[in-house]
Amino acid sequence: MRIGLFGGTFDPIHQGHVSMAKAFADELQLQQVVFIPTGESYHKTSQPTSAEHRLNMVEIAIAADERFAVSDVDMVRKGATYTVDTLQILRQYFPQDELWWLMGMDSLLQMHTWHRYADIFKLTNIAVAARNGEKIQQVAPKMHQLLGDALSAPRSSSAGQLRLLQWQAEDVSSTQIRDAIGHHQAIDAWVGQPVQNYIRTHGLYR
Ligand SMILES: Nc1ncnc2c1ncn2[C@@H]1O[C@H](COP(=O)(O)OP(=O)(O)OP(=O)(O)O)[C@@H](O)[C@H]1O
Ligand SMILES: O=C(O)c1ccc[n+]([C@@H]2O[C@H](COP(=O)([O-])O)[C@@H](O)[C@H]2O)c1
Repeated sequence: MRIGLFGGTFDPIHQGHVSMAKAFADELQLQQVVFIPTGESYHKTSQPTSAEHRLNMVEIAIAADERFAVSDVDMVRKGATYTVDTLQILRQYFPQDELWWLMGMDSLLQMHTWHRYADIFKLTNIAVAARNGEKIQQVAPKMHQLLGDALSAPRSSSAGQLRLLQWQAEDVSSTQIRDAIGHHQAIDAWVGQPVQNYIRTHGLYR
């Protein structure tokens, strides 16, 4: 199987996440995309909304696409949830499968700060979507060799490849949405009605 793994804070999930996942699923012909809301975001300065609310919003937002699913693998672990550990756990369930960790270009440009980042390439392929005009050339020098090797890795291997998604970046972020809600502004352009209803019912981001 070809499986996409999409880790994120999703605070809240927005149109940029969903359309990016669809574009990855189409281009890479993924049979499934598993959204993985973060547990303890050790790298964030402020802690996000409870993982339970974030997972519920993901579930609501992805309901229409039968390729999409959500996992609590990063929510049920205690302490900092490093992606390398997440992948090691998931590999036990998908030992031979072609795994694709999905991310925006802003994440790739920060990846040199991730725990055991080089080992991540041994566990999964990585697919990157454009965001905010950031370019792969801006990646940290210590990543150059690793990314060069991954870009030229043989297609169709279960791990070790890097692909850049051809798509029109969507200019939206969760920060923008939280700010808009805080200022009583409309978020219709970025968040569907069912997730908006959830946010309203639970009084989030006020
Ligand atoms: N509009 C977008 N275009 C491309 N990638 C995106 C977009 N929004 C989020 N991503 C990617 O999705 C993943 C999860 O993002 P995250 O849940 O942190 O959303 P965010 O909008 O960046 O949130 P925040 O504004 O709170 O930082 C990251 O890899 C990020 O790069
Ligand atoms: O493993 C790490 O050190 C690491 C550092 C920063 C981010 N990540 C992962 O990257 C994904 C996107 O994170 P974020 O903060 O952009 O929503 C999410 O799955 C995080 O767990 C992972």
